[in-house]
Amino acid sequence: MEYDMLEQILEGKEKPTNLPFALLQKITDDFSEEREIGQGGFGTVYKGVLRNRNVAVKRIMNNYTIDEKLFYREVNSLLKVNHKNVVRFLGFCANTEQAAIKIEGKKEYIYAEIRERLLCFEYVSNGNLQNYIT
Ligand SMILES: Nc1ncnc2c1ncn2[C@@H]1O[C@H](COP(=O)(O)OP(=O)(O)OP(=O)(O)O)[C@@H](O)[C@H]1O
Repeated sequence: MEYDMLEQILEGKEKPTNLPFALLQKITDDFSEEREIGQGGFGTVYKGVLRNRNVAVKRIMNNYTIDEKLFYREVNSLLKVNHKNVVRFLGFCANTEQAAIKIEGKKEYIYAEIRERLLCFEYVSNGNLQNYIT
């Protein structure tokens, strides 16, 4: 079952790692509005639903200004952090696809790069989040 890898990380049996884009897409119901739990400076946070637990999926705003160096620097420091007061980092996803786009009246296709950069954390409900910061 594809949820297994994320559940194993949540249970602490596996270390945070790169996660398949398809998995994050599936557990957030394709990043649906109903699953939105917040907006941050760098993107939108969605609730990801596993079999009996939830996770938070942060989708970095999708445009060409995504700073690759900054993203990997953040992933790097998140991978190193392991502190009980910090919301646990579960994994990341860096997915780049080429989309072929047909332009009216032109013979050739043009190719657009679609970059997805995501971070996954353990889900903290509002009540708990309050406890973390007070
Ligand atoms: N792990 C989580 N569990 C549950 N909700 C979360 C979690 N992380 C973020 N959220 C929700 O999403 C909102 C935005 O979070 P996010 O970290 O993106 O924003 P931020 O605190 O403004 O930070 P930044 O400026 O770095 O983007 C939060 O206010 C919270 O409601």
